[in-house]
Amino acid sequence: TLHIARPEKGKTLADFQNIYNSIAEKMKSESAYDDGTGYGPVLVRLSWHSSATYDKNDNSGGSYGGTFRFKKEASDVLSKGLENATKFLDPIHSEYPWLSHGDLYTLGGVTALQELGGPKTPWRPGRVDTGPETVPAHGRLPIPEGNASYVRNYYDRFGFNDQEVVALLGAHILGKTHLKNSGYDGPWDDDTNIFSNEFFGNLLERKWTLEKNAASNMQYNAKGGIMMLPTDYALVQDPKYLKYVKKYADDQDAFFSDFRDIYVKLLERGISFDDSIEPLVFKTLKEQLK
Ligand code: HEM
Ligand SMILES: CCOC(=O)c1cnc2ccccc2c1N
Repeated sequence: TLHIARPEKGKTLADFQNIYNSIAEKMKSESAYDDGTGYGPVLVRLSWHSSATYDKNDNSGGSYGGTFRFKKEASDVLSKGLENATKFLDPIHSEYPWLSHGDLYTLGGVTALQELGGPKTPWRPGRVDTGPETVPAHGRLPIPEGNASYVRNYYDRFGFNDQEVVALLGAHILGKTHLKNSGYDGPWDDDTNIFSNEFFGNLLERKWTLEKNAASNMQYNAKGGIMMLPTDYALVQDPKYLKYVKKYADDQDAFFSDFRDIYVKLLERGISFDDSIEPLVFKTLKEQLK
């Protein structure tokens, strides 16, 4: 499958900054969502799920076709909860109907990441919506019960190495699990809407107990209501992953720049961008205050 980027005609940085600002303002005005977590984390998760169907073996799936807009894809049980993110973005799509869904879902994640204090993340437009026949079959999303070899094998489908996998999973500093969505519970810690390298410090410094949760799923719990999925905890069970967990726990800047790089790589996986398509770097709302 060939995915050639074709940027929306005549649109400039200013046009896309307007969309960034619409999303960021809406995040601010709807900050009470999910007990005050806000929409940032679920928007980042949507950008990941819309890219997570990629398969390097035939270059199928990924963010290009915006196929998450189809119920066939969005109904995957492992995507439960993301209807909150697509509903949040529907009015943005109505306001900017010229923006493809692939560009909308990825720009939503980049906007959220930057507004939650994450790294400045270059973004390129040009994803083109494809039809329902291009929706990949369910079964391409990861399951939370996996161990380290499951995680390594899963990301091999993207061509990501151990360092990239550990950096990418650092996104789990954001947001929560919800029993009604995934059958996992917590964290009950309040600042899950600030991007940092703390996920790694949690893994290394806390005393973790493997427990059955209210949905009878096994998860790792620590004092203070923080938790880890089995796939999170795998990063300290595997010596090759553990090396990078320590690196990022000790070095915030290294985490921020490595996360930025692998997040961009994820959102653009499988897409051919012409060199004439300049990566755009958006200003945060705070940076635009007069
Ligand atoms: C081994 C791979 C992964 C697994 C098994 C996994 C699994 C999960 C699960 C079970 C949840 C809870 C959903 C809910 O109950 O609402 C979740 C939430 C989340 N995931 Fe992941 N995830 C993975 C990788 C990623 C990646 C690569 C990113 C982003 C780059 C990401 C971003 C998020 C975010 C931001 C949330 C919080 C969403 C919210 O607060 O509503 N995840 N993930
Ligand atoms: C307060 C620090 O939160 C964490 O260490 C943490 C760990 N795993 C997660 C897995 C899925 C979603 C959110 C997660 C999360 N917020």
